Amino acid sequence: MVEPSSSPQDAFQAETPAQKRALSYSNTIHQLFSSVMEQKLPADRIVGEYFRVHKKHGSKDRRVIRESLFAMFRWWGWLKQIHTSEQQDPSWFASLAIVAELEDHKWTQFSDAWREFANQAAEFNLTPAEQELTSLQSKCSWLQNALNRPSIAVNQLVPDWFWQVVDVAEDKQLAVVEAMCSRPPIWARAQTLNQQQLINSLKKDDITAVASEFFDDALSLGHKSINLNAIGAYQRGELEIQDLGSQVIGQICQPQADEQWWDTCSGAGGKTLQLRSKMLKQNPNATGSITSSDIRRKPLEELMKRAKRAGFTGISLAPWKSDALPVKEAAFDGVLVDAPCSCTGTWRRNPDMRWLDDKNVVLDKQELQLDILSRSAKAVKAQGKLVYATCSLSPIENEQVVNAFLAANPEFELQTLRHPFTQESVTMLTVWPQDANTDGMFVAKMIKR
Ligand SMILES: C[S@@+](CC[C@H](N)C(=O)[O-])C[C@H]1O[C@@H](n2cnc3c(N)ncnc32)[C@H](O)[C@@H]1O
Repeated sequence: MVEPSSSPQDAFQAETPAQKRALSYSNTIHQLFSSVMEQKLPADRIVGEYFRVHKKHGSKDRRVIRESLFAMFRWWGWLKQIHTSEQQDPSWFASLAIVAELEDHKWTQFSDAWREFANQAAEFNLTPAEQELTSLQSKCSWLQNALNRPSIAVNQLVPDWFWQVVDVAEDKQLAVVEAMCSRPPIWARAQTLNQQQLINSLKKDDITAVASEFFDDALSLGHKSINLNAIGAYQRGELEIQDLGSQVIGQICQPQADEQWWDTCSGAGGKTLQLRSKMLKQNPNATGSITSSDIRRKPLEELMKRAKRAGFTGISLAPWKSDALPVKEAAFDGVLVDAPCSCTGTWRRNPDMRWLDDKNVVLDKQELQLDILSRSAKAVKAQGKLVYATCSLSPIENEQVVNAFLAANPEFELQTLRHPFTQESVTMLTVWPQDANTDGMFVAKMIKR
């Protein structure tokens, strides 16, 4: 447990041990929240560093701190209307009590204490919800009443500029926000085993995995955080963590066992490994291969470690060192461009990013995306495939980039795709988080005539 700072102790009379701990947690959460907002660094990173230094926190402390902090960001669009100071004042305690209610946190002795501290100020008179708040609408109504603020509305939970850069009909906005305000499960991909073998293997480590209804190599590991390094299946490369939305990309690529693929923005290789796994599952002696590139060297090293863990050969590196193509022209059956983007599709897992970024995060990458796609396209053979993907939900980074590319490169033609979750026929496929409880993604597949 962290030491409480003197300021909240002085201001609020903590009498019981639970109240004292609640103050101490509040202090830590406030410190972390302020660091994220001031330094504009991802909450995951700030929390990770904090726990590395402050080893005295037990697993329960970590859970209360981490989940309350992330919940603060998830509901910040509402909370920022009441907590306008930078102090641990009653409105901060009210915010802590509110998120515990909205997310049905089970540490009621602490949330009760936060509510009592908040209610020391005349403006608050918070009471627990009378029934469980299951839908986003019920959460919104409860808060409107609890704070006596009828102006609180669902679409405030994402920044205003979000609606300017995504194209969501008004009647679908609720579903988008509802998904954004809940956590998706941890999705894994069966890499060297089949789905059932992996489920059995995980059972030995007391992990209950559930097969995805959509892909025969995908499974959900639920919502509890997992120490991957302690799991045998992970150590042996039998599984990789990969969001189900992200897995759509490899499904759309559909690499054949004898094909040559180039993953132009491979990062640490989430998609490279998926593509290679698909080839090897078709044929353990697959003659095809994957070349992986990135402008950053470190992730490529990580990719090779992951490939080694899985026992995969047939993957080689070709780092981008300049604008020149790091591979041969017209040499690949398939080229995947998983382009750098705003990552708005991953806001469910990183709720802080919606308050740290601004509209420019979506606007300022279009030129780079088109440039990478255009340069990468030179490596596609005749009749070869070119797949463009992002984890953005904005047409500015998605459809507009693909359309600009097609206008300048008429030898490429869009393919019709079946949306794996909704079964719609589309040429530009957006995975919305609410479709199948995933992150958001975009993918389009072109063929070179
Ligand atoms: C969306 S991430 C890739 C994620 C990765 N494909 C995966 O599945 O794990 C985009 C990657 O593009 C890389 N990148 C950024 N600018 C680039 C450029 N100009 N050329 C090539 N790669 C670039 C980034 O370093 C980052 O690793």
